[in-house]
Amino acid sequence: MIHTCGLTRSFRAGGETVEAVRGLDLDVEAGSVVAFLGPNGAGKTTSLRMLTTLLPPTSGTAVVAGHDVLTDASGVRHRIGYLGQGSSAGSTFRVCDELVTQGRAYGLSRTKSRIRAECLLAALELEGLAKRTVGTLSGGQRRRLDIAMALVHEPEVLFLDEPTTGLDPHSRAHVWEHVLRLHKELGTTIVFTTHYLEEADLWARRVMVVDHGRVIADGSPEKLKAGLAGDRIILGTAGCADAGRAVELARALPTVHEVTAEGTEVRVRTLHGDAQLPFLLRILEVAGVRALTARLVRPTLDDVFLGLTGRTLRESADVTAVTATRDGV
Ligand SMILES: Nc1ncnc2c1ncn2[C@@H]1O[C@H](COP(=O)(O)OP(=O)(O)OP(=O)(O)O)[C@@H](O)[C@H]1O
Repeated sequence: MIHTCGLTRSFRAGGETVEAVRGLDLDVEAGSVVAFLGPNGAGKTTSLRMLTTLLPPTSGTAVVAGHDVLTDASGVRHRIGYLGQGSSAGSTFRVCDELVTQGRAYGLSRTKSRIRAECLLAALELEGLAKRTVGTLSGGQRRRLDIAMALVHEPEVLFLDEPTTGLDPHSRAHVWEHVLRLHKELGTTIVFTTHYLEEADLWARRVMVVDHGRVIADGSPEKLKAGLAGDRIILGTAGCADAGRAVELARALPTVHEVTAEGTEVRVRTLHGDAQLPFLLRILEVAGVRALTARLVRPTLDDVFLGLTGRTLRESADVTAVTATRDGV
């Protein structure tokens, strides 16, 4: 559905060249949900703007939904929906009129535009707001209207640039619930950017971690976390001698990547932590090492970013983590 090769984009700013995207090679299958995750200035928006034909690449090629972004921008635009960081709806217009106008702009007949508008208002739970002006909507309602506008022409690919930034956790969960239901029902390919680790972790099947214009890791959240971070077992031992002995025993286990100790606390980084924890405790017991507490800590995508860059995404992005969960609480 999306294929890019060596895509780059640089800008001239303040007498200097900023290399915003430094060689994006991408293959996205139809029906995927892909997240670009990275700190401020990593190149996420610039990548999306090139894929949506809003910005010409400096070099490289990109084909989206079978059409080249440079030689057939119109072909691409007819097949994609784009939700930018700002709202595209005019605040003084009525919600239903904005949707119909958007449909008309995409070449739909008046009747088809009205049908699509009604259908999307229902799908995104905006029916009760159809006659309100856009300016009177809440942030979450407005974002859902933006998504409806991006979907009016039934695009094959939906690009969402930070779809939930600035929304409260409840509205975020609500927006995602709708986007993913539409994805499930229509098979729409979704590419989104986010600062929110939890959104990438929960909703994307593939995460591309971006830093300084390059993709530095690419895979499912599970694979990235298992491969690049691993689980952590944190043991509280009865004394420093016990901790020292626990370090030796843990290091001998085949799935363990790293073991460190600080005072009486021992930290073990390992694959399959849930299986390793009882096994490790048995070994310690047999060896007479006294472990008083044991905790299993699952890795986050922030651990992946930290492992790759030495920085945390939370520090880099300076944003509050989203607390949305799969069931929207
Ligand atoms: N029009 C422009 N002129 C000059 N520099 C730009 C322009 N657009 C983007 N940049 C620079 O390119 C780099 C990548 O910006 P981009 O907006 O793609 O990052 P991002 O990952 O989307 O960041 P954010 O998460 O803050 O939206 C940044 O250093 C930015 O300052």
